[in-house]
Amino acid sequence: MHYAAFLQLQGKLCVVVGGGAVATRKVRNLLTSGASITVVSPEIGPQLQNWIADGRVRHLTRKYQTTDVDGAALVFAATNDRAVNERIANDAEERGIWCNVADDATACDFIVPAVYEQAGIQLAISTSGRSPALAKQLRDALAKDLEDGGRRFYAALEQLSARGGTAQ
Ligand SMILES: C[C@@]1(CC(=O)O)c2cc3[nH]c(cc4nc(cc5[nH]c(cc(n2)[C@H]1CCC(=O)O)[C@@](C)(CC(=O)O)[C@@H]5CCC(=O)O)C(CC(=O)O)=C4CCC(=O)O)c(CCC(=O)O)c3CC(=O)O
Ligand SMILES: NC(=O)C1=CN([C@@H]2O[C@H](COP(=O)(O)OP(=O)(O)OC[C@H]3O[C@@H](n4cnc5c(N)ncnc54)[C@H](O)[C@@H]3O)[C@@H](O)[C@H]2O)C=CC1
Repeated sequence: MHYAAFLQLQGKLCVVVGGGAVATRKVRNLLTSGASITVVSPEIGPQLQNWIADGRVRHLTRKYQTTDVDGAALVFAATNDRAVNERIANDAEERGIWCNVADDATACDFIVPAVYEQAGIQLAISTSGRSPALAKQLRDALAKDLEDGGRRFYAALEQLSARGGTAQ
């Protein structure tokens, strides 16, 4: 099993290589962490373009170069080119930097779980890379349970106060 932890990334450099759907999802998860985010990709999707225009993400409009990982706390290899992703992972390893490799679970130093956040509480689900789609389904099911449970909790509170009781 992987070791579960939550990372403090405030002000730390996170380099995401690639500009497609997967890179966009990794950047979305990073935005609320306060990390300093750099995307390296010749082409990027519309959502990434918005974040770059808003100054929330820095963009290097070109193919990956080895020096792009210098100084990074975390690296995400999320291109659609297997050889490039492998090279990024090797470059990161040589520098002692943790790398997430989108197309090779076994090459990841860390993996991204399926996350649900509500009111500053985070729920993170991982299958240790065995089935990301299952992690996503389980997160969605638990999120619904939590929301239903929350509604049940508030309904019970309302009933109690209507009866003049005290909620514990
Ligand atoms: C190891 C890991 C590394 C990492 O990316 O961190 C990884 C690896 C791979 N994913 C692949 C495929 C898909 N991944 C998703 C979705 C998500 N993948 C995520 C995490 C992880 N994916 C890490 C393990 C997490 C764990 O412990 O379970 C989630 C949870 C978090 C996130 O990415 O934010 C996010 C859902 C969250 C959300 O939606 O919020 C979907 C479904 C979809 O896109 O709707 C598909 C297509 C369906 C399928 O094939 O299952 C492939 C094959 C690629 C290929 O075919 O080439 C690999 C490579 C391999 O398995 O080797
Ligand atoms: N880990 C995960 O959650 C998932 C991983 N995948 C894998 O992730 C990879 C990426 O998927 P998508 O984002 O859907 O692909 P995509 O085809 O939408 O985007 C690929 C991006 O990589 C960029 N790119 C290509 N070569 C590059 C280089 N040398 N330097 C910098 N950028 C480069 C392209 O400009 C493009 O923006 C695929 O290989 C797929 O196998 C797919 C689904 C989920």
